[in-house]
Amino acid sequence: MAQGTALSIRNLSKTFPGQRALQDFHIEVERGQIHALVGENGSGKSTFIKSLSGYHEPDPGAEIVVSGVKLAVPYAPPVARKHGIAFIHQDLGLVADLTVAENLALPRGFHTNAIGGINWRAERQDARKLLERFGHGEIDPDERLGNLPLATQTIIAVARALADDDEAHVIVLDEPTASMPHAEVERLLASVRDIAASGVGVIYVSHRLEEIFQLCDRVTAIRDGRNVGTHDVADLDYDSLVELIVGDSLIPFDPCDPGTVRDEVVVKFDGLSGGLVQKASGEIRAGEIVGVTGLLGSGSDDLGKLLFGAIQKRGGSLSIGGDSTPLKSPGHAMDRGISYVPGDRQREGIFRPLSLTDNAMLTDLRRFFRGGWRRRKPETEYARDLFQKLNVRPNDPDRPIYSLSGGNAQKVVLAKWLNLDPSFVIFDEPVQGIDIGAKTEVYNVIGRTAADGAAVMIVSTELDDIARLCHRILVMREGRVVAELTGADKNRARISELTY
Ligand SMILES: Nc1ncnc2c1ncn2[C@@H]1O[C@H](COP(=O)(O)OP(=O)(O)OP(=O)(O)O)[C@@H](O)[C@H]1O
Repeated sequence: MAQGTALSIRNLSKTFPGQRALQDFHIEVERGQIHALVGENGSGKSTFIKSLSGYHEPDPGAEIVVSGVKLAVPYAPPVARKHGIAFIHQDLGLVADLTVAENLALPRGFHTNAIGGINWRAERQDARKLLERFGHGEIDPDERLGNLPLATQTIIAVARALADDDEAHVIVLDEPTASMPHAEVERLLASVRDIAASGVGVIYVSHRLEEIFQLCDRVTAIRDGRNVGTHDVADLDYDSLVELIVGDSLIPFDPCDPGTVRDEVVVKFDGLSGGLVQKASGEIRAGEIVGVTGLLGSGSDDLGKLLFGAIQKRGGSLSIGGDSTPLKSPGHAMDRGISYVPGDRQREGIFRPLSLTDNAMLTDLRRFFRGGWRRRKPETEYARDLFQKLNVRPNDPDRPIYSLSGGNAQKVVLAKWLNLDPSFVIFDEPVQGIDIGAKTEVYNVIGRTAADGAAVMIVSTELDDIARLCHRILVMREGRVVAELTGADKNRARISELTY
């Protein structure tokens, strides 16, 4: 394996109008090393990645050296690629409707035959060779990409990014497991280990701290755009890593309060089927938080969507607030006081050009309409207050949402749905991509939503968290609710055992 320093960065700063997102940031990554980059939402991780890729022009004075070669900064993205720096973003940049081989061929162009048509045999062969090189000869080049699990898609994106580089030096993975089901994560981590073992330096960005301990050799924490410490992972434990990230010891979120559960049953479903859900039964009371969990394909995601009218029911009964009229659509569900906070917020949740206030108030424009006018000032103040409660940073209601970090944009989406004072709220993976500090805030907001009298359902694979946060947990397998856990049974080991 090649030895030495793969990447060395010094004095990297980046100033946006009115905001210094990176300040004298420095990091050094050895070949073969997996180096975690951790930090709260808005700490500067994406800005670092975009500056390294050539997408952002850093402030003058930055020094970037790749395997001993000093790059002339600023540079354009193709220069980073040419020097063997590859990036895997959360949006993998693959096309779901094309086959694996087609996706692999896209960036370099297709092989053509004598009459100018595409030489599919050569494409397939190339794809097979490349996948074998990455230890994944089992992936069928003719398979449609969209049919494959996310971990496999990520592996394909990695293979593609490193394909032409006999001399790949560095690969940056930006939260590759953020929307990946737990069961798939292990496969991806194994692949990342193989890539590092081949001599590439890996920068691994993740909010999932358990992955840092499982996978990484070294870790750098970023806070307010600065490197606040680089350590061997072996020298840290969970608490010291959290302290490094947030700069303080963290106050854990409040566990569920049995006192908030009232007698009134808000949601009742019996023998309910639709999507992957088969004959599920259960109920949720006012003030109660019910967790729903299961592996990918267990039906847990679909149960949330069924109760919001986003999937139509095939059979069984569902009553919400005593009303069993079928839910025709999500709009119909909203009219009946149901909110659904989606898991995939980047795609389903935000309107990029609009301001934070517009994004948050979109579901409730009527609140500040008087006499045909939208009353901006009280609306902005109201929104600011809402963002304050969720610690949205920066709390600047007029700013366009695209200028916020991913995690902070997610908090705005949460604000939007909670603002409706719903009687029943469904949260789909509410802390996905959210940092450890914000997680506490989000969970406490969920706790308060229940304490105010709403029935709450959380679809989540964060087992320790839901064990603490929920009054009850429904475990799903093959479309059915196979167990309902309360009290001492409500723990990670028991839940895990039941999901398989
Ligand atoms: N295009 C931009 N214009 C203005 N400010 C920006 C822009 N992009 C990022 N910022 C600001 O720079 C800071 C760092 O943001 P960045 O996206 O790098 O954070 P992050 O660590 O990647 O967060 P997350 O984990 O939430 O994705 C934030 O305060 C953000 O609002």
